Amino acid sequence: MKIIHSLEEMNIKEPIVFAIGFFDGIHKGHQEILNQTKKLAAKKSAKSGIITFYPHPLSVIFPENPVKLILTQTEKYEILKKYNLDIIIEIKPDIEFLHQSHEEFLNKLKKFSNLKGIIVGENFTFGYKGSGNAETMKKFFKNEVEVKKINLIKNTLTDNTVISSTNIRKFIADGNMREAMKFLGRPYFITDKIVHGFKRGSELLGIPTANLEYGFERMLPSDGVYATYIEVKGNKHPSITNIGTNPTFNDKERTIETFILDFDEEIYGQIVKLEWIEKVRDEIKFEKYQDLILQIKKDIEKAGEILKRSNNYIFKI
Ligand SMILES: Cc1cc2nc3c(=O)[nH]c(=O)nc-3n(C[C@H](O)[C@H](O)[C@H](O)COP(=O)(O)O)c2cc1C
Ligand SMILES: Nc1ncnc2c1ncn2[C@@H]1O[C@H](COP(=O)(O)OP(=O)(O)O)[C@@H](O)[C@H]1O
Repeated sequence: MKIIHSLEEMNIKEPIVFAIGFFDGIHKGHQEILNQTKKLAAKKSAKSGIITFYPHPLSVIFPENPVKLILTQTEKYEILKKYNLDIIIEIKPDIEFLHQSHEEFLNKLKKFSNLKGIIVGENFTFGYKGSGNAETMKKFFKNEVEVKKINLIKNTLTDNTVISSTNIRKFIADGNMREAMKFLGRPYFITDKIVHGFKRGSELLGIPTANLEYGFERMLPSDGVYATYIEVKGNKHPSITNIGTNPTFNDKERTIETFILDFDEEIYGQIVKLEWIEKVRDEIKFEKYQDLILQIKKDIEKAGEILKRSNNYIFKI
């Protein structure tokens, strides 16, 4: 899976089929687009690839209010690996790119004489003020390139809500991990490094908590306590995670801290994968840290039960 950063760098000479989109979350709708891309590529004996963007176009237009992402770039590419795409074109959109007309963008694509197919979602738009969409593409390419529009997939399991990155971000922000899981087709996860905290976990509370270092672009769940799984050095363990500002200790920073059940190892510097299964409760300010200890012990028991009950959904990235 080769990653390049402009259409001009593309040097694949064989026939090729592209999916185009931002694909934040690679949720069930995106998964359908990627599967259809592979299928169309096979039908046309073509290579397969995606044209995607980073940063998010809306973050370029509104830099003061950047889109918080479900997946970091690294996580997105880890998931994409399993689709065995031949090439990823990751365009860095600047204002000039975003202000081009949809015809200008299509003319650039037309330069690839080996382009055989394009797959986009029903809500995909491109060009200045989103004037281009799947229909514009179909008209532009006529019969030269097969343009396929994938209809939005709805969550038939519950209320037919459209599966979209925006809806998933809302679920995560509300701590509704079960709904996020249904839309993503896997638990919401983060992959980050274990860093040092204040050492209160082992020294004061007797409950060590591994702190995950996260980036500013990451979409975060609402503050509170969650039943989670953590993958450390390739092994998956039940765990319980608190995200918040530790009001009991008047901390300033928002931290993500995980107590790993039946585990006793030093893991500073490790890159871990944390899967969020279900919210247990909101974060509370305790008057005495001794009360926090008692509550955490109850939380650990509850998380253990939740994880035992839930299907142990193993998802390897
Ligand atoms: C299961 C669990 C629940 C927690 N709940 C709260 C809480 O409700 N309020 C709070 O102030 N801190 C809570 N914490 C965070 C602790 O305050 C934090 O883990 C402790 O201060 C250790 O920090 P350190 O790793 O920086 O040493 C919780 C931690 C865990 C593991
Ligand atoms: N069961 C466990 N859960 C979480 N971390 C553990 C566990 N056992 C050992 N550790 C280690 O202890 C560290 C957390 O201890 P803690 O006193 O809270 O320190 P810090 O404040 O630096 O996070 C983790 O980063 C990890 O290296």
